[in-house]
Amino acid sequence: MQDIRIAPSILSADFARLGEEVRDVIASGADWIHFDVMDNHYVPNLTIGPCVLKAIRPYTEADIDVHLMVEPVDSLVPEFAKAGADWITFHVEASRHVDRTLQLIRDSGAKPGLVLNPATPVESLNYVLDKIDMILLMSVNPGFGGQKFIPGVLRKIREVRALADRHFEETGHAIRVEVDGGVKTDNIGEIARAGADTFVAGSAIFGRKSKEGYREVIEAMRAAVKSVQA
Ligand SMILES: O=C(CO)[C@H](O)[C@H](O)COP(=O)(O)O
Ligand SMILES: [Fe+2]
Repeated sequence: MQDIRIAPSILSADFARLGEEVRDVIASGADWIHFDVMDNHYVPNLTIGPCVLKAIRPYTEADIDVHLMVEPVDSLVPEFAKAGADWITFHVEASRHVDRTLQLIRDSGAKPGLVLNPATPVESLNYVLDKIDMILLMSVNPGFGGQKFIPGVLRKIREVRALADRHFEETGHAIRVEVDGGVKTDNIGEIARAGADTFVAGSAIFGRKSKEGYREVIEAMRAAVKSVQA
């Protein structure tokens, strides 16, 4: 298992002060920034694009984890890589040629990840594990922040952790297991126990509306994860 990462989703940040929000949440102890891109086609919501990524990039050296909820995917990959994405993940259902899209992300200079919706089978990962650095398991249906964690996803996290561990033993290639949707201080422990090492949280962190609040939530989340890993 790799070191844990806490990645606040800026979907719930104050968009009028996005650069400061990015700086504040990292200064409050977060590891990464999670950047949700929605196109009103693959998901019924519309958010932010590469020009916003480019604008916030100077505010932090932390990794920016771009979660693409768009269809088609490929034309946007080089745009986001150029704007400063460290990680680019996309949904299996949104690309006609998953292997090609993964390679395109790698060739663009970002780390590739594949996203599975709550009802997407784990078998979708067959034959591409060697091409991905992260598996993102959605624990809500994509499209909106502030939804409730779907408990059935815990079983899937356990399955994917076993898969990633087996892959590591066989090849030495480590793959992160990220969980996104409804992650809070009171459920992050069981999500970690199931095998996640990377945690996205939007409303739980930015809902606190102050640097002190962000720090309290991030510290409580880290402590809850450490307590189950100890
Ligand atoms: O990808 C997403 C929604 O599609 C968001 O990253 C996710 O919902 C985070 O928000 P919250 O922690 O409030 O659930
Ligand atoms: Fe997300």
